[in-house]
Amino acid sequence: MNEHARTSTSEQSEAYIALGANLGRREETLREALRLLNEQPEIEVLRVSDVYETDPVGYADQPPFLNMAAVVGTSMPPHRLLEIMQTVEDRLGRVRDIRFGPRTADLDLLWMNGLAVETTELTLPHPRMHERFFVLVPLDDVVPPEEPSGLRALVDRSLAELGPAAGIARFSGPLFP
Ligand SMILES: Nc1ncnc2c1ncn2[C@@H]1O[C@H](COP(=O)(O)OP(=O)(O)OP(=O)(O)O)[C@@H](O)[C@H]1O
Ligand SMILES: Nc1nc2c(c(=O)[nH]1)N=C(CO)CN2
Repeated sequence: MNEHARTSTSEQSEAYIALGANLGRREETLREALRLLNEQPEIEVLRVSDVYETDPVGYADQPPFLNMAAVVGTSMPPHRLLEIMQTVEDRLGRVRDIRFGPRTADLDLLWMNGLAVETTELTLPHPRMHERFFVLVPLDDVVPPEEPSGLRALVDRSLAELGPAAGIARFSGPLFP
């Protein structure tokens, strides 16, 4: 593990989260997910992307998703943040059944200060983020040019490697605040 990253997580850090929904009232679900995250005492939603409508990837026989990205400020360690994110999914009615299948709300932790984590519960950076337009295009909205831990370069490189974006269209502006 990168020692600088380890020490900086005990202070305030910026965590990048991907949100998706493809069942029920998708926009309302995303809005509520952001509200539930922000009402946590140790989490502050700092920036959010536009909302994108995206073709399902992985398991095709399901409705289109709405996807977006959020940056939150937190002093929590990443495993604790992931637990909170899973509580939010549960409160929004997520049923964990088909892998890559339909879901009321899906929250993935993408990146936290460039920290590398490899446990059964959590892998960071998110291992599939670099291959997914539905993650990279919203991230592109919220990662500043001077992001200090290398995420800007990862997003730029991944988008360049994937070529022209397909299966994704802007749906609405930011849902928060
Ligand atoms: N970076 C991460 N963000 C979210 N979950 C993670 C992460 N790394 C590992 N996991 C684990 O992955 C498990 C399955 O998550 P989930 O059901 O959301 O997967 P999925 O959304 O179907 O697929 P994908 O992970 O490709 O988006 C979770 O229980 C969680 O412990
Ligand atoms: N377009 C799109 N496809 C998906 C999504 C998602 O959020 N958007 N999430 C998945 C599970 O990780 C699988 N496939």
